[in-house]
Amino acid sequence: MKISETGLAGVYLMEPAVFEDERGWFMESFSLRELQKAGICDEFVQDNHSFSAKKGTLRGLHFQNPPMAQAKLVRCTRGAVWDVAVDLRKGSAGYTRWFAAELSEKNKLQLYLPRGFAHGYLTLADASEVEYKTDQYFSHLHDRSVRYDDPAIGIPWDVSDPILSSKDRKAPLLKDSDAGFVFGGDRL
Ligand SMILES: Cc1cn([C@H]2C[C@H](O)[C@@H](COP(=O)(O)OP(=O)(O)O[C@H]3O[C@@H](C)C(=O)[C@@H](O)[C@H]3O)O2)c(=O)[nH]c1=O
Repeated sequence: MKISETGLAGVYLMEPAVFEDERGWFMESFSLRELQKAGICDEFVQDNHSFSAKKGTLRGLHFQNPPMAQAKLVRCTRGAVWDVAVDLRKGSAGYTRWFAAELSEKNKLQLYLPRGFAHGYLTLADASEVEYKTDQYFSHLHDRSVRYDDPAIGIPWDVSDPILSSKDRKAPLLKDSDAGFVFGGDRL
């Protein structure tokens, strides 16, 4: 597993070693030991799996507020997505900055987002599936969205009229949200 820093501190891109032979291929999709070598010590407690039927489906930007914040380790197991992490930790040098990468069935890349980041993705193909680990359980009470097209964040999504959930269509701008992350504060 090759773990690379991104332009956003704390966000990592992972490239698993893929072993191909006449039968197909093999890879370690998760190794606690490899993550720990890179200083990622979260204890993942939940695996999520979502399917989007259509290209142009946009899920995000999502996070859970403290004390139920979540780190995520995301991969695309079918099709392709443009996956985005946004730093929402007030006081962070990277506040409102984002990093994006294409994750696909083909490239097998994974994106790691620590607590304090929002997450979203746009499907680049019909029938795309995303699987991700989280280090905190789902909490409806702490679940939040902010506008995917918030100009204060300025993500250049390559879509004009995305397919959105009703929750994401009604999401507030960051300035109107109660996002509660503070950089260097108590554990999120
Ligand atoms: C996220 C989640 C949702 N649900 C339920 C709530 C709801 O009824 C249904 C669909 O939820 P959503 O519409 O929020 O699903 P979705 O829009 O796919 O939400 C996800 O988006 C990506 C970008 C993330 O980063 C995730 O953390 C999560 O927020 O599933 C759970 O039971 N457990 C969970 O962990």
